[in-house]
Amino acid sequence: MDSSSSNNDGAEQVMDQLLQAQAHIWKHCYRYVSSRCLKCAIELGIPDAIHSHGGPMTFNQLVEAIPVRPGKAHCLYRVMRVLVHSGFFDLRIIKTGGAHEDEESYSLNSVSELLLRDNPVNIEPFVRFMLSPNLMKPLNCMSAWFQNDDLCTVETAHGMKPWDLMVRDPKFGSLFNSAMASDSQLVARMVTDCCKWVFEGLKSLVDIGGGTGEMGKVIADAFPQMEYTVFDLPHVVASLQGTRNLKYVGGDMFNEKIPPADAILLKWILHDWNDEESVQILKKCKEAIPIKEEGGKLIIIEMVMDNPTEGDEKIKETQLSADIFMMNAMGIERNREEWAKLFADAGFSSYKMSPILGLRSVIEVYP
Ligand SMILES: C[S@@+](CC[C@H](N)C(=O)[O-])C[C@H]1O[C@@H](n2cnc3c(N)ncnc32)[C@H](O)[C@@H]1O
Repeated sequence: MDSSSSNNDGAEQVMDQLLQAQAHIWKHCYRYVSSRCLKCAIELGIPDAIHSHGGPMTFNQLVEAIPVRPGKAHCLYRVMRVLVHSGFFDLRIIKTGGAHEDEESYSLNSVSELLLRDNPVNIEPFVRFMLSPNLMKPLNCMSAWFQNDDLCTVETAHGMKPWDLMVRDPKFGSLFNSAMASDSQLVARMVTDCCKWVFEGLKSLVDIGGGTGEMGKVIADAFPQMEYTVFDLPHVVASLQGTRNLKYVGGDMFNEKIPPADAILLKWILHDWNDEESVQILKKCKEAIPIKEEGGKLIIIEMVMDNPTEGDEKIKETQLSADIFMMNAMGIERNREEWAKLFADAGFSSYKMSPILGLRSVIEVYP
């Protein structure tokens, strides 16, 4: 090999590295685009339009079915291209028979089916909440927050803490409650279908921070012998009507006695609070349940962050992002060791983690 060809190889390698580095940075700069396209699709009602059509829908049929100005239709095609690439819709070729008449058409897949308004486990409200401007603004304040005395970026962006924002902006509060309710419907279906054993034998259960009771309604129906209590802040449960075996109790879990029960459910509660506050909540829960031998337990539904060397790459990335999202609202996603420490600090004797809910786990904790 002469020296000029080895110089060229070296220069090509440097160039290749530079281009890869640039592509990596560009990828992350553009990363928010697919979630914005998703938001646009939901706001335009695209999943429902394809569903109502009753089968694969051509681009022209889609444009006719949704509120898009004719002069902008070609831009919608570009948005759909991103959404197909990101796995939200399937693209099919319809054979029309003519020489060059084959047409592209869009159909729903298991992802877009979760965004249909008449799907009982529709998580569209969760997407609307997660991508709402009120939550995007704090993410843009991270570096400012690292340099000021605010408790979280929500405070830097909005001048108040997350729970106060819900109360001060009732529209946002109701968007939050719908988002939680939609997630709960899906999780309730999963737990009653796949892990009934967690609830079997319980005569009473208190769902702390149970929101508007969507989880409760499904579990109380699946276990008619169980007395189910949804305990949440007074303004959340004020106007809600109970059922035969489900009732709502308004209160503050930090300041009021938690109603006694065989078990306490904490779904997506502890990730909102720091360790000290979480131990406080856990201790109050422990006072409300019987000893382990009499069946007392906590049922926690939360993320257990993977050990960085293990696990599915997509799950890991989502969990890491979820943790930063929670950091912006004064919360945290915890790993195994962090959970174990909380339980021990609150005086619990043992726990069992079952990673059966995808990104989240069911954790049973015993006094
Ligand atoms: C992240 S949401 C989870 C709601 C529900 N468990 C779910 O997973 O859909 C947290 C819930 O805790 C409630 N909450 C916040 N502070 C509370 C307090 N001090 N006492 C009782 N509930 C509280 C909120 O109103 C909200 O419904």
